[in-house]
Amino acid sequence: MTVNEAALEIRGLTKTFGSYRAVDHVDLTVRPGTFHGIVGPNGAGKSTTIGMAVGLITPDAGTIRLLGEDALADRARARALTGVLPDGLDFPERLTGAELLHYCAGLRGVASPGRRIAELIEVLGLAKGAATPLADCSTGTRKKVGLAQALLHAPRLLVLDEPFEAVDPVSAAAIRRVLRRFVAGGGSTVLSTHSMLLVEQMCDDVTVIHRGRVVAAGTVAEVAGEAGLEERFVELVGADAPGSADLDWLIAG
Ligand SMILES: Nc1ncnc2c1ncn2[C@@H]1O[C@H](COP(=O)(O)OP(=O)(O)OP(=O)(O)O)[C@@H](O)[C@H]1O
Repeated sequence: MTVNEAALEIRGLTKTFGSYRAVDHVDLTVRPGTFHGIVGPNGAGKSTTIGMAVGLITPDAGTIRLLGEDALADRARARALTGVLPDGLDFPERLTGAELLHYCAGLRGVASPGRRIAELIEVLGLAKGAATPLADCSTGTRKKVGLAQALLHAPRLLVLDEPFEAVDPVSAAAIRRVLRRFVAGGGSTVLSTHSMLLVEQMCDDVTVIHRGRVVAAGTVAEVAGEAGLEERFVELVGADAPGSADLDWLIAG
């Protein structure tokens, strides 16, 4: 990898489910050492794009380069370079958070993971969650355990699907601190979110996806323009805004 090699470079990525093209020739470049937000309305194709980028979904067409290496050609290497918080966390539910982390460390070949796991549990405020079977953990706690497992093997690229969904503000601040530490150390982070505020606060760059296509991309300042990101987003994707039925049957009396 050269110094300015993109952390993630996606070109022409395409996926069709049946006759529905969920992702349509998406290009996306994540600069090294940056936060990159992916935003778009429900069903836009964000999770499918992320799923392909990390090897969970096989693309129909397109290329994916991770730190300069062909991720589709060498899946094992791509997995080693990447930490993933997927959409929907399918855990072995009877394990505690700590047991899961030890199990993942084994799968990832992390030797003597005790200190890493203890530190992740501490910084993410997971002391109670780590001792509780995952089936009994709250959604936010599960999200934090998912983030801890994504970080455990010290990846170079983190790919996070809705990392702050269902997370309380104190935990969100802890997650932000951990992510900033990761990026300050040279890592790169891609996150999909519905929060324009979060993108404005955290991200360097943003890609807006609508109906499977990139409709805007650049630095957050470039894409947001004078109007601000929320307003710009509505301009870009607003044609799909819900209707305005009267709902008069909801009014009492
Ligand atoms: N396995 C699948 N089979 C069929 N259709 C799928 C499959 N996965 C996703 N889709 C469809 O592809 C489209 C894009 O879905 P995707 O989950 O990528 O959207 P998203 O932008 O992540 O949405 P959200 O913000 O609601 O999570 C949707 O219309 C979805 O129904």
